[in-house]
Amino acid sequence: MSSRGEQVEASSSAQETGDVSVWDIPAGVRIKQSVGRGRGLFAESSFKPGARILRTKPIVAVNSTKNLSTFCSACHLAPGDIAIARGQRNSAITLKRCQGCRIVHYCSQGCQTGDWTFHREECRAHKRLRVEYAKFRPNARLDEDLSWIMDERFRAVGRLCWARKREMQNGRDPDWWAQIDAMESHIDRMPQQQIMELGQQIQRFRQYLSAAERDTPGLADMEEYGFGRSSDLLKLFSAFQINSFTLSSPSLSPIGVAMSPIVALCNHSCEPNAVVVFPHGGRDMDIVAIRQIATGEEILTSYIDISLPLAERQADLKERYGFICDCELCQRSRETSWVDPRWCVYDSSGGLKSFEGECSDFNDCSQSSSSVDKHFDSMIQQGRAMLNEDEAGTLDVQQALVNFRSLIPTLSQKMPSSSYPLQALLRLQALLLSPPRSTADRDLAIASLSAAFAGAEKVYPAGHPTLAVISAEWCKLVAMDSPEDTPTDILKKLKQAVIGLRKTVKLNEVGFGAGGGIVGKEMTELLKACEVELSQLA
Ligand SMILES: C[S@@+](CC[C@H](N)C(=O)[O-])C[C@H]1O[C@@H](n2cnc3c(N)ncnc32)[C@H](O)[C@@H]1O
Repeated sequence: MSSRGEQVEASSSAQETGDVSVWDIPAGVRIKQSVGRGRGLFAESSFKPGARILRTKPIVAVNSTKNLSTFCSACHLAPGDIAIARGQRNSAITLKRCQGCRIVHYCSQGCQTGDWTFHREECRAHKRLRVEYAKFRPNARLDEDLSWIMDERFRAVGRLCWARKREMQNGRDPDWWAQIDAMESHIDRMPQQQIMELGQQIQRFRQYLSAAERDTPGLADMEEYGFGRSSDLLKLFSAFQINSFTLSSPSLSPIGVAMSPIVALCNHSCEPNAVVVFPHGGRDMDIVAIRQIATGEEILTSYIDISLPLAERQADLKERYGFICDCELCQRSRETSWVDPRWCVYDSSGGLKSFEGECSDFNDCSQSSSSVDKHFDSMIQQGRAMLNEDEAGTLDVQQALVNFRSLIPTLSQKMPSSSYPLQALLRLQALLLSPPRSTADRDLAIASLSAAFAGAEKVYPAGHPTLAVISAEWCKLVAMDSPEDTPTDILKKLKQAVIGLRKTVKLNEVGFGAGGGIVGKEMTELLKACEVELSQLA
């Protein structure tokens, strides 16, 4: 949480960029005004694909509620990844629960001790709120019912507020707070309705803060936390919404939220030249170049999933970040002559045409044209609903696997695997089938991932880490033996696995930077094991 407070000489662009002296700017990048986008991060030297542009520690990172018991709250890794990172693949690592709040979990004494500075008040607050909740719900199973816990956004801001208050007891705001203060906020243009909703949530948040101090939580006095006006807290939450990142596992699963003011200076493009990743867990976040970046070029990352079609990308960006993207991909996608692989179907001659059947406005899908194939439309809607349920953690896995058996073949007949939502559904099917319980399940998962990878190659830039992750998932399944495999099958699959793994190791080196992170380490080890096995069989 501390800032090294490196003072950067104020340049002539200081007026445009704000007070640049607050930023802890690493070598290789500089802050400059970006036309139409506010401040941005620019390359001071050139970067090759796979080069790490910067590594920093998030100023705060927390797991989402559903990941509090499955990922360590300090290193933000799951047991399987911890075992790979420690080189103990076959040892069973268990997470231990904090005995105070009985909510957060840690993988080691070191992680627990290291996190205590940030968890101390949070621990007390949870302990007291648990007691309060139990008074109203005496029958609640409090270790399973986590509905009384603040969501990750509030827990993250809570950690920041407590840390600020602690340091302010020394008489002044901590240095790192100046970076938070300098982050862009959209409070001035937030609709009244949203301000009112946020205001209500903030009341609950103040009770949460005060629970760290009092047995009967009231409303925390925000002046004690350095907030002079009530709008200051609204501004902080608006800034957090715009500037925070999805905390992801080394294989890109979303697991929580993280914030780094310097990384947040990157502006967005749907055709990014760099990515933000956590290749070794949530302690460090890296910006990695995924294509050649020239000196002076702006470093652009993507805030959203770039495999989504134009309408959905624009809706996500508008809702959360308040801007309309005008990047080259969005411009191309608006041209009627261009067929976007994300949103197309087969034409009668087997070629591709833009998909115009379903409504193009994702927020109002009652607008479907009358001439469309209603059955196909409903399949697309069903697929989208399943993706949303998966994201919300409400998907019925068994039912989904049954539905996929008709849904995926129907969609595949009409659209290529690059098209939305087929690509995402293919990946989800493979994920739900893993680890496979039968040879048939394994083979279906392999086929789904092959199709998903072919589609992903058309919608992600060549060095994107998503390609590395899909490829890694495929390799793990191909390298897996089944009792039904004949010796010929085993040999054939091993050869396929070795070819796939060599490619995957390279993809990881670009998408996650040198070494490829934990996924890269796992793939390198698997490659060695498969090569040895192959040499013994050959
Ligand atoms: C995480 S901040 C990026 C840094 C920001 N430009 C600043 O000055 O602090 C995100 C905000 O930057 C602006 N922004 C980022 N990418 C943009 C783009 N491609 N077009 C327009 N505005 C963009 C939007 O206001 C967005 O909410």
